[in-house]
Amino acid sequence: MKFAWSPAAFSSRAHVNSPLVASCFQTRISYCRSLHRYSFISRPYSRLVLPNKFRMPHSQVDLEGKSKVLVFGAGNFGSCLADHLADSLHEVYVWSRSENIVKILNSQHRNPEFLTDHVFPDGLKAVGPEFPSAALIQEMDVLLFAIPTEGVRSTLTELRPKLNDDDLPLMIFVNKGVELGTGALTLDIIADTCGPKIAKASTFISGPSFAKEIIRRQPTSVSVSSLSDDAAQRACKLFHQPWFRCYTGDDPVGVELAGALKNVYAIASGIANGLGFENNTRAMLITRGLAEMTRIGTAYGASPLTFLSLAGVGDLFLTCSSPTSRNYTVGYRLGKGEKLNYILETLGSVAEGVTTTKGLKELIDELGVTAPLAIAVYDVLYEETSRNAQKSCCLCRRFASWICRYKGSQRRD
Ligand SMILES: NC(=O)c1ccc[n+]([C@@H]2O[C@H](COP(=O)([O-])OP(=O)(O)OC[C@H]3O[C@@H](n4cnc5c(N)ncnc54)[C@H](O)[C@@H]3O)[C@@H](O)[C@H]2O)c1
Ligand SMILES: O=P(O)(O)OC[C@H](O)CO
Repeated sequence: MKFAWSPAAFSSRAHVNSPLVASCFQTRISYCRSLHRYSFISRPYSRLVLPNKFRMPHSQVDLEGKSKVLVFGAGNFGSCLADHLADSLHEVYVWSRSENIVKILNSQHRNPEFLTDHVFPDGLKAVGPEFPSAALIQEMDVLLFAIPTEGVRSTLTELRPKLNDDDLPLMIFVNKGVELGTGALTLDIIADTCGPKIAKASTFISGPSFAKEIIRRQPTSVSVSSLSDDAAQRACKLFHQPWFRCYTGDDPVGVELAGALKNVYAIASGIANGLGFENNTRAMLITRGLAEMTRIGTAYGASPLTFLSLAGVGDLFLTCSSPTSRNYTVGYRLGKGEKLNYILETLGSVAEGVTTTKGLKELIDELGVTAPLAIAVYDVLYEETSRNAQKSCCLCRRFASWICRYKGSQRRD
């Protein structure tokens, strides 16, 4: 039977996620229910009927479900998601700290620094460079944070007094990192700055999703996770489009860890490729990286199944295999002998894996888990660099010899 994917068909199917009854992941029963949830993940994309020029005709948009959204961050991902939501006729504002970005986005519908070839929808409005006012914030149904993890604490601290506690917006986070210095996940940062009630209803979106491809309406799927099932469903509905599918879950810690950790293994994969290793080595790094991520995640209290989801193996595979990834690119350039500081100065965009590797090292020590790949990346980025800042190629060669001596295959998965 031929199945034409229409928005209606999607909305009746993509939201049929059965809720997990158990609150966290202690019992086998809850794992089995999760498995049931993943059973519909294999829908055939080959049958996807993409609208002309990958844009959805506005007449097909459900105007009743229209939301007011404020996106924090007009970098690659913030701009891309603002575009996606504005194109779905939500009322979208995007905050940038750059006066020039605000000016050009509003006057020419272009972002002069990120995704520069793209023309943004007329309805998208940029605000800034001052922090958005309490009046604007309190008008919003949704606040979407697309800023690097290092900026989340300061942004939320500034935001908190501007929120109306009697009418809180849905808060969605898409950053993929661990905070430097504290090793905190974003869920912890939210709890610290906004309190546990807001943290519990916060929602995390993660998965294989290059901004450059979403903006061209390439079929993309992500994990959407929250401790509040209602919040996850709302976020899912907000983002859902025929080319952008959302799979809800209730393991935000696992989703966050997966998103942050895959960046570290992407750096490893890039280093290996920059050194001249090819496909076998990359497959080894992806597979052993997945085992390592899962070990760290479960020691932290996350569900192992989350690491088999889009946010886990999906994003790991994407980021470890493509030069579009900034983290992979950092690794690749290190492997080619460039210095880390120079790479970061010239990358033009954030590679969260670099700071996450440092936070992760603290976490690994604290949890006492075996994570040789992550430690090797840490050594390349920090230990050896500080000892021998001039010769990053030496330390990469040591990484290479380490890969060759890697004892992963002698361990149990
Ligand atoms: N680019 C992607 O394809 C992609 C996909 C999925 C997730 N992400 C994640 O989204 C987050 C943002 O990534 P990006 O690609 O947009 O990065 P980017 O470097 O392109 O843009 C970052 C934006 O955040 C702003 N910013 C930086 N520090 C800030 C601070 N302290 N306070 C407020 N704003 C600050 C910058 O001005 C910029 O507008 C990262 O955590 C990244 O891992 C990115
Ligand atoms: O460019 P990267 O390495 O930050 O990866 C971007 C996204 O996380 C891919 O899903």
